[in-house]
Amino acid sequence: MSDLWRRCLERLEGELNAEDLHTWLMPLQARDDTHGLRLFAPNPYTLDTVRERYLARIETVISQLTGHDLTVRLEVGSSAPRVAPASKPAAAPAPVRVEPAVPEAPAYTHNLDPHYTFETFVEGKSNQLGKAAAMQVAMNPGRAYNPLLLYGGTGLGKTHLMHATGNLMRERNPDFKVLYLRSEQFVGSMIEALRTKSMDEFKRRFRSVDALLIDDIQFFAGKDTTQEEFFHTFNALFESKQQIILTCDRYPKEVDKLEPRLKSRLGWGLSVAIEPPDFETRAAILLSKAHDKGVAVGENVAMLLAKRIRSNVRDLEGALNTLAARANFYGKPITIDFAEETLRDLLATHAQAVTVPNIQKTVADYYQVRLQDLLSKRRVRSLARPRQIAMALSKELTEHSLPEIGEAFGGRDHTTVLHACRTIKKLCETDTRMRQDWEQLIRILTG
Ligand SMILES: Nc1ncnc2c1ncn2[C@@H]1O[C@H](COP(=O)(O)OP(=O)(O)OP(=O)(O)O)[C@@H](O)[C@H]1O
Repeated sequence: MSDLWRRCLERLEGELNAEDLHTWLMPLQARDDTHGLRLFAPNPYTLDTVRERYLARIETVISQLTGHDLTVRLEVGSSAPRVAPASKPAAAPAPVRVEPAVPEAPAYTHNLDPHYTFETFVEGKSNQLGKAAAMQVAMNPGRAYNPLLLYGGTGLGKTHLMHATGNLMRERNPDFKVLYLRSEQFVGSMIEALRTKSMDEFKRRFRSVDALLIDDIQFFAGKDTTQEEFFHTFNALFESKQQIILTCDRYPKEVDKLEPRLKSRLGWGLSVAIEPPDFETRAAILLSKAHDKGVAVGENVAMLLAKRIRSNVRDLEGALNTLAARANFYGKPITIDFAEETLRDLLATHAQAVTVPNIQKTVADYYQVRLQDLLSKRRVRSLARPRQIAMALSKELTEHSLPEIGEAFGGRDHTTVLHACRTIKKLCETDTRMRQDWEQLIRILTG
């Protein structure tokens, strides 16, 4: 059965990058079992990650390889059968440690995706600053802005920009050593280094690069050892003018359980928000993606999708992929009717996508106040008015009741929400500025 795991790894080697494979799957030990395959993770953290990210795929590959639906059981421990305490270690059967079917990851891999370049990145108002800053950094690494931190919601192009920066740095100077990692990989490598007592090697590896790119650092929250180590890596890189580029799903000061000294370091360079793209940019991204993938999509279809799918670019791209696959399968062109028919369920989900949290975030961004302040009990006017608008929008655009809305705004009474709705309605009738804000917010929220 260990042979089965080896074959599974070989298959996955073609799908995953070397770093992921090395960090998460190679440390697993495998053992045959009457019901299927048992995989042993070296620690609970690896177990959780494998379960969350790879288990479903492993199960599919195993059933493809065997032709049966075998169970894959994941647990923490070692594949070596338990040995009675009295027996001599030498008498114990050797652990069935599966030898890696793939070569060890080379000492240096940049992990950059060559498709994510500035050329394939569509610029719009929402990402203009981020793109300009990233290009500056690529042209002048370690000196323009250090660190460069790109933050914003999911699927808005932060990773794309980060790779584009790394790719341009390498294009300008092929000897320039760039290392891209997701935060989980940094944590995984560190745990592995602690386990194998190779922290020196770990430190050397991260400090020997010219540019270190770490994605989604909100993942460091609450992981004290990781933050400590990252803090030292950061200082070492910063002092020798090596470039650091980071992304985060929100402004790092708002990430709970991120150490204050780390937050302060992150503020040393430039932090740029990547906002959700507006309608025109969404349509342009879609046409550009379709062009790159060789999918024939007309402007009318691009506009339909861009209008209806406002959440993020990843969802937009997912819709395009679905359309392309179906059109290919049925041998049909992608017309408006075909798109509406094929994506009916998806488009319906997005039509209902205006939620109270969505409204709260949009209003906070619009008035440039912090989300937590908007939801707080503070009564200063600069917060009270945006809060009332967010409440009134929640009533206008969602099906929630007044008490439910009150609850979502830090447990307020339904009469407070009612008062907010009446106040805003009246203001919209008398105050042009307020009416413009209201209409603009509705446009942003409903596309
Ligand atoms: N302006 C853009 N031009 C072209 N493609 C874009 C743009 N913005 C996003 N994309 C595409 O959308 C997809 C998701 O983007 P990306 O992975 O960079 O998001 P992200 O902000 O890093 O999200 P997460 O925080 O979830 O990792 C990618 O395929 C990316 O190429």
